[in-house]
Amino acid sequence: MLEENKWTFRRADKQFSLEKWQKTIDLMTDLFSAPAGFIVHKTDDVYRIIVSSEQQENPYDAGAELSADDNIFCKKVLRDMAPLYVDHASQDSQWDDSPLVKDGFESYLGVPISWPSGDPFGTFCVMDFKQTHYQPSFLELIEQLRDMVEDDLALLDNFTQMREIAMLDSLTNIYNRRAIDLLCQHKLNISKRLGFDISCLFIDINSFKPLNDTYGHEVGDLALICLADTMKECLRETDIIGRLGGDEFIALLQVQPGDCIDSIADKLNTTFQVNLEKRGIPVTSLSIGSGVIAQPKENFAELLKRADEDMYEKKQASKAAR
Ligand SMILES: Nc1nc2c(ncn2[C@@H]2O[C@H](COP(=O)(O)OP(=O)(O)OP(=O)(O)O)[C@@H](O)[C@H]2O)c(=O)[nH]1
Repeated sequence: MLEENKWTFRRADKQFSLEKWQKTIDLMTDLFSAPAGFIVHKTDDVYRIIVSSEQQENPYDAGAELSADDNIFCKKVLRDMAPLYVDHASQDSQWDDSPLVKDGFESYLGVPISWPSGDPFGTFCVMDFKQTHYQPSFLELIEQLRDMVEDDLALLDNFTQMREIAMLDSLTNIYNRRAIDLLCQHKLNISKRLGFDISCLFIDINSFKPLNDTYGHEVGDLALICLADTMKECLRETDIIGRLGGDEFIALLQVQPGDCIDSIADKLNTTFQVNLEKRGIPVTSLSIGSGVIAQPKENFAELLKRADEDMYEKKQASKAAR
């Protein structure tokens, strides 16, 4: 049985299929004539079964969790990062308080699964309600199957890294234009469904060209990085922040009751100037335009255009005032 809901690996990634892992576990339990086999993922405080073999006698479904405080076989495998074979657990006093032994399991053969970095991912294991007498070749077999799972993890790791690289602006490490278009439209769709308000801030650095021309491109780059960091500092994790290109940035805010967009914009502007000064970069200000999603049918491109126009008006007004 697969754990479809909570598991962080989404089959939408297409590169990776939990069904393949399910087939591997089912095949392994068949070959071992065992009633239960698992792929277990270790998180901070629990051991979570992410794939569980499909025999009726198997008491644990995918999604079941065992506490990291419990005396369980997988914990020892990951502590030693070595295979473990327990052929007759009730004859070995170290497992007396194990909840698995209390559930009737007598035999365990498991191997550690690692991420490509070498960090522990979890375990690949087969369990039986009776004493077993596995040949050494059984361990070899389970290690071979584990290697297939590790190959998938390496693929997934590469894919995740590549996707992140493709979505991030290489200078500021916030979302790039392509990611912004995708993520913001998605957020608008969700906001319509869940009924929360969205506001878009269009942010442009004032007098950026003179800053570049006077102090050099590297100083300009530092100012861009400083703005990205300021946005991360001032906005919420649920907000989407990105760089559209040049000195133009955007934030898509999930508006909460009591939020005042003008105060958020003022805070961004003030904090940016303070941060520039702290970093020894010549101080300049921001022009920030905004748009609040008005009609349910409006799409992200239209919202962005309104925020851009508002920013342009504010910039012209501030230039006229100087
Ligand atoms: N340092 C640096 N400069 C960049 C980058 N991308 C674009 N620019 C420069 O950013 C400047 C943006 O020009 P403008 O928007 O006209 O600059 P501005 O002086 O802020 O004009 P106003 O918005 O009217 O205040 C141009 O000089 C670009 O060459 C970058 O990645 N790094």
